[in-house]
Amino acid sequence: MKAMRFSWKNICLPISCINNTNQKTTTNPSKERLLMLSRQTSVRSRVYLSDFSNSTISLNDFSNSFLIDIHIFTYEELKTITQGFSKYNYLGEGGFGEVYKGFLDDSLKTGLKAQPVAVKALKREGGQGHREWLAEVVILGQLKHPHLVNLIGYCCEDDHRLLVYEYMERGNLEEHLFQQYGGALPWLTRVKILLGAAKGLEFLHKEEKPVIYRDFKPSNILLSSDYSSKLSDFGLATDGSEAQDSNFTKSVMGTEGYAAPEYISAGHLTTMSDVFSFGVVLLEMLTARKAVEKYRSQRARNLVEWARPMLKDANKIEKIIDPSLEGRYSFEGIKKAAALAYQCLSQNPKSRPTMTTVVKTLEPILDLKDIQNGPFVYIVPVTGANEVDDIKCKDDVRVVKEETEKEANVCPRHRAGRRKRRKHKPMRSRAVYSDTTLYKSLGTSLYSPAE
Ligand SMILES: Nc1ncnc2c1ncn2[C@@H]1O[C@H](COP(=O)(O)OP(=O)(O)OP(=O)(O)O)[C@@H](O)[C@H]1O
Repeated sequence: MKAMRFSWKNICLPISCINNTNQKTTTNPSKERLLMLSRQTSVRSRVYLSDFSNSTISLNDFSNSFLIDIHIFTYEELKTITQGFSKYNYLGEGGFGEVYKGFLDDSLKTGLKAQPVAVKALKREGGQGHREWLAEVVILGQLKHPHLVNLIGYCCEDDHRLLVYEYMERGNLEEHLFQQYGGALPWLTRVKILLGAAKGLEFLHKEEKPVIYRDFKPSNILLSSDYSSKLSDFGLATDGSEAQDSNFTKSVMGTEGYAAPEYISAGHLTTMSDVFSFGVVLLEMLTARKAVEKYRSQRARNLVEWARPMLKDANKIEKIIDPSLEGRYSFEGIKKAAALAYQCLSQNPKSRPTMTTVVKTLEPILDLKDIQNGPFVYIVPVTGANEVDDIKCKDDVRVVKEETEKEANVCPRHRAGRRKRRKHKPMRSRAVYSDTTLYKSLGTSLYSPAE
């Protein structure tokens, strides 16, 4: 089915997006609707995406009454903090749009905490883009957790749609796992990252109406300086309120190689779809191979098909483990992780563990330290007072530490890596396609013109 496209003008824009939104506007908020919604939300815990599609609430009312600590920025303000979206601040590009580093402080707005931020600018096109932007604001604006990236604010002005997040010093997991510019990630660091991401998913799934993340993959797992992980990119997430919408249920979206088989073949989306995707990332962490590697033989192209049969055989596991780990791991821990991956990747969603079980299984693996330990060199980014300078010459000053906390010199390999990160990345398609029943259709009537 061919994707339908809408222009910005066609889609239902909240009143506050049409006006300049430097201030939260107080003009014409629909008091009745707001009252009705707050009555409803006193019995339920949050506002859902569907409240926007059936016009129960406007973004303006929502941000005045329901958002937790979210700032509304003008386009000019975000231009200023990113130095005019300068190439020196460029962090990368994904399906949503380009991302730039910026720096906030109270010279921009009183009360703003001084901190580096990542500013994501939506490419100006269509209803699906707006749906993704709105999903981020609605979900991350209301749900706060140590393992979800913190949404600091947004801009919704004329055609501009931007999001402002806390800045994550080490970028995303994909760069660390597959580009390995800081050396191979040690096994226990991988477990720590997986555990954090698992806790993020567990939190989403435990909501009264579970949030299904729908796009779990390494590029959506961001890392802080101490390798604590946070989920980002909630554009495809659904808060459970859209389940009855036919346009939503017939859309199959995500990234090739990570989506669960029942979702691909029948559009059947549950929290267990996220568990399957988690299994794929766990397998990637074990093997340092990507979910899909098109250059490989037919048999080995799809990681799950190739590796899953070997996960239960102790003799075969070591053959598929990332060779760059050079045996520096607890085999006991590896076996447990492999068995967990096997379960998560079950064809039958009912046979997969919940994310709570995943967390409980991973936690003790962190204690299995019987590793032949070599020094792991990692880089502590310089933050704080010199942050603005750091934006301009962020690759020039780095402090290197060993895991033993010994200080050492700047790591040239890492510097090269940071440069690499700034390079313009090719666009990656977000839609999943297959030869059979898989297709992408845009969320249409949800965001169709207001009557
Ligand atoms: N909060 C953040 N802090 C630091 N870097 C970030 C942040 N958010 C995104 N980035 C970086 O910006 C780049 C683009 O990220 P984005 O999330 O838009 O796309 P992606 O996840 O790489 O791809 P896709 O859209 O296909 O999932 C990546 O290099 C990512 O690491």
